[in-house]
Amino acid sequence: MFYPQIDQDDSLILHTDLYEINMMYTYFKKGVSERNSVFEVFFRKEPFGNGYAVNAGLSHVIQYLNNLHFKESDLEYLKETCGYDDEFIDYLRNLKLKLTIRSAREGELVFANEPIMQIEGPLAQAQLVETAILNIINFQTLIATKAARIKVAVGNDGLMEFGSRRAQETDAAIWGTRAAYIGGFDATSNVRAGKLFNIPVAGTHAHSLVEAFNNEYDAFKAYAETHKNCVFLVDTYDTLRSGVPTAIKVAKEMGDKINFQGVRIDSGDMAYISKKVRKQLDDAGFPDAKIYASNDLDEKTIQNLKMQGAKIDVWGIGTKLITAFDQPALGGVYKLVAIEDKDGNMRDTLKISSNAEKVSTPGKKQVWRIQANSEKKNEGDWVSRYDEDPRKFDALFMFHPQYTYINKVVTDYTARPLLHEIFHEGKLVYQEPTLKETKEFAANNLDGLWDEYKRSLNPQDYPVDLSQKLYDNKVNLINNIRSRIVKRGY
Ligand SMILES: Nc1ncnc2c1ncn2[C@@H]1O[C@H](COP(=O)(O)OP(=O)(O)OP(=O)(O)O)[C@@H](O)[C@H]1O
Ligand SMILES: O=P(O)(O)OC[C@H]1O[C@H](OP(=O)(O)OP(=O)(O)O)[C@H](O)[C@@H]1O
Ligand SMILES: O=C(O)c1cccnc1
Repeated sequence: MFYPQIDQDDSLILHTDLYEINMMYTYFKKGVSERNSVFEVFFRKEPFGNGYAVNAGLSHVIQYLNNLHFKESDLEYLKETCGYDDEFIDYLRNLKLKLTIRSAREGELVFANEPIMQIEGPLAQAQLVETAILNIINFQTLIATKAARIKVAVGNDGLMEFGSRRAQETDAAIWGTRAAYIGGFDATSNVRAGKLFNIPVAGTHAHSLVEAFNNEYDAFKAYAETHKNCVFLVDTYDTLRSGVPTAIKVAKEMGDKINFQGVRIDSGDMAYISKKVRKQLDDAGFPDAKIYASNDLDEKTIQNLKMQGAKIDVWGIGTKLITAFDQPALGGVYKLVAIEDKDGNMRDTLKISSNAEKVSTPGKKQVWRIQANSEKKNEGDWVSRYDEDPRKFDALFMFHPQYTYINKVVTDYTARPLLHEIFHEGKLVYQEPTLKETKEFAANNLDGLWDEYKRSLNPQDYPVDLSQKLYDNKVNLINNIRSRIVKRGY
């Protein structure tokens, strides 16, 4: 039996690509597995053509790292399948997390080409955790960003997450729901996500209820007699001729015995129908009853429906949110930026590419959010060497990392570091905020962005600039590597 084994295997330690363990083996055999290393996570382009991304996934990463140990069955499997020797298997058995992890908080707005997480510590350990960290951050940041785009489209309307039936399996449904909540959704239909994460749960009913009772009156009445809060799904047969009039009839009959919250429409021309439904509800004396809409909605359809004057108060979004329909993956990467050499000194590392934007930036870094004190809006992010602190300067020179002639001097600013220590040498030192606080944090962060970066279509590029020291170090390292290759050929 295969499934029960999956259920019992709650550790994600083998949730890694084989090549990570193969590299660990080489590091171990060559005596460099404990050398200090620094890896950083970043992505090269904001998803969906958006001007920013909403960072999410840290909570799951913490859970993963807190539970990181090889079980005997894992070791047996590695020994039998990959043929690792006893010495290495023993090393894995005794492996204790010693990594120091720094990360942007969940709900932080993050941008292309800046580190959003930094993993420092023994080379072999930092290598092992690459796959799971990328898996978690890439998915959750993607969904939180999609959710934020949808939130911008709906404004102050209600926003419900309906995606579980269409998500890429169960984990994606619940972690995706959590990310959607951070990005701006108000509630979820997934009861387990509600229980696990304390997200408000909400729901209406399906067409099957109407079909089961064979007519709308009996179905709505039965539902009303068994529930206080009622939203009736009115499009099973004929929304305007039968669904809404029947919902109104039942609401009137039940009076104060129920809280008639409104009706849901799930098909047809939502602009035309919602306007007619609004009139029917108002004329019947239910001006506060809300119109819920669902059916393959996303931010583009919502914007268009609003343009058409649709009278929709609450939006239920499933498939296109939870599957990140128009961009199924965020391309976050995990790159080595510094490594201890045999003399115990840290050496910055670099990956060169013929594409200028793909040349990594060497060295352990910090990211600073620079906000103008006058307007309380961000001037951009300033990526520095880890030991630089722009809070000590009176003026900050900010320049584009490729087109250095695009530059400015900023004075009277506040600089806030984005990377916070989460684990210190394997020990969790970060007190996680509540999910509600994280959601509020995300919403407040958006207030710091000029509208030019927030629009969903063709937003301006947000400045992610390098400090002079970081830039000079990068240029020097590129030149050194190039001249070494010319001289030595490798
Ligand atoms: N007025 C409108 N303007 C733009 N898009 C709309 C409008 N009304 C509905 N839509 C969207 O158009 C798509 C229509 O989907 P579809 O062709 O499946 O029609 P349907 O009415 O849902 O039919 P079915 O009864 O099979 O569910 C959905 O994504 C829906 O959200
Ligand atoms: O359209 P989405 O954004 O994915 O939102 C979720 C969908 O799931 C339900 O439809 P489904 O046909 O599965 O069931 P039902 O209509 O029978 O309730 C619901 O009515 C939504 O249309
Ligand atoms: O509660 C609802 O209306 C609902 C829940 C899941 C999917 N579609 C609709």
